[in-house]
Amino acid sequence: MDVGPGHGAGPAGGPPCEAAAGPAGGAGAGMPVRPGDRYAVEAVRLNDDGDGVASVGGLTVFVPGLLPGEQADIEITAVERRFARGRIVLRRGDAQARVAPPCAAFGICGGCQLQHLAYDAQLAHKREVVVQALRRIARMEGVTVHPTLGMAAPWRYRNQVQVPLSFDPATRSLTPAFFAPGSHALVPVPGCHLEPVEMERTIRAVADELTSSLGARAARVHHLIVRQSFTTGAQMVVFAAEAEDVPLEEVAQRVLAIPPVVSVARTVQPNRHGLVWGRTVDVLAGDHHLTERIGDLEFLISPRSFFQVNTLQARRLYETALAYAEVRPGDRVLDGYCGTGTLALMFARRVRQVAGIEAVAAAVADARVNAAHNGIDNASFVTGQVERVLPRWTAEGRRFDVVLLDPPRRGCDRRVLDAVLEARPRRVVYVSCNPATLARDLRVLCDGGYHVAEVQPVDMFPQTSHVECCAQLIREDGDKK
Ligand SMILES: C[S@@+](CC[C@H](N)C(=O)[O-])C[C@H]1O[C@@H](n2cnc3c(N)ncnc32)[C@H](O)[C@@H]1O
Repeated sequence: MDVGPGHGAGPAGGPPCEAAAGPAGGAGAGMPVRPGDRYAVEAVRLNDDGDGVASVGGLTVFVPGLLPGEQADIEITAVERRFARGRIVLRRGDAQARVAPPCAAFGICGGCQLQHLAYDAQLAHKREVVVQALRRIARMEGVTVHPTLGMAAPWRYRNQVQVPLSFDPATRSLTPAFFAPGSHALVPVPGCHLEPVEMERTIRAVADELTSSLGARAARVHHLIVRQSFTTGAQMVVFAAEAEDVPLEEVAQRVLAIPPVVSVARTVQPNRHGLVWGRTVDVLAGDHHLTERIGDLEFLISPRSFFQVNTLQARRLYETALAYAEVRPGDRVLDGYCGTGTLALMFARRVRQVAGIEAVAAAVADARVNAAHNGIDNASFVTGQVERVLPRWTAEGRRFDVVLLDPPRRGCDRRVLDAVLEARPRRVVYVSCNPATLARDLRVLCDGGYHVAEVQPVDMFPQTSHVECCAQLIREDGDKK
């Protein structure tokens, strides 16, 4: 049932819009909020996921698509213990920061959360997420959090995409698609505004090539992974097939003829609704890697190598880390969670020694290849968990002047932070993709003798709610050992 005009958009926590929603006095009078109830609300801010935050009788309600200052009639879709979720039934007016999302799939595909928000407002929101996490979780007031470093052109920045393929048995054709939220249903999509146009073109051309070469057997290729070098423009295409017997060798040769593809590979993953990558990857045609430049370094990227998805902003993030580390030529630097060694190698030419620790053996192999490729011989990499390796090293008396931490979303294990405090580096530079775990870990380091000098958010993922930032920590007792 639609909430028609005449119901009036009340202030935050206004009365239910429907008579059926309960007695006068609304949810605030002790009435439980139930799925299906309708209320008039106003969003007061955005939460970390980019949803509007409203209130119904004191209960927080998250409403995707509603911007601060906007009023709407909403329907409750789920009720949790301490909050509820709602969907907009009728929005009344636009916030000044509202813009028209260019993508027809926005709000359905789930990949982007902020396309409806002007880019400068996205940047301000991301900075605020960091400030609030420091305040609420780290109990830190007044830390210098700089304005978020944004992109001049915040679209088509991804250097890698994974696209599910939908097979239409009627036309026997493959189409690029996305998964409808919370289901395995595939929704065909003409393209994605976060991928370069050349990538969009290649994805369509490869889907057509699979269709014409394989007929009904094309249905057994469930994903395409496409990577593009922002330095050379060259592309790599990886087919994710259900089984090894899908005959992809000849198709690979034809895909290699589609410019700017220079490499075609295959991975076999029988579970088409779960994972994309299988255990192995075979290069079927062309080169075994792409090359990408960041600063004065060249990186070889093989099909499975980890590489930050936004090449232009990765450079700015790494340059911030370099500036915050304030390294000296004689320094020994630790790169915890080093991935394929990008940060470690950026540091290597400026210091005496860099040691990287990374859990994934293939990433460590890439890091070593890239060190050799760039003629760097003072960087070493070990496979292992930072929480196991670093405490052992510090117990053995190994010390670092600068420690870089760039953990996954869950942040650092407590053993890592304790070992860092034991190693007493002059500077700690913490790169984080999750302000909440960053704040938690900064509190531990500050209780152990450091202070947060400044934090720089860098927008690695425009149009999405993801927040990346880099924090500089300085040891309180300066350079004294
Ligand atoms: C956010 S990425 C950072 C990669 C790298 N700094 C870069 O910018 O390319 C985090 C990395 O930590 C690794 N990792 C996750 N848990 C780990 C652990 N407990 N010990 C060591 N490495 C871990 C992941 O495999 C991943 O490569």
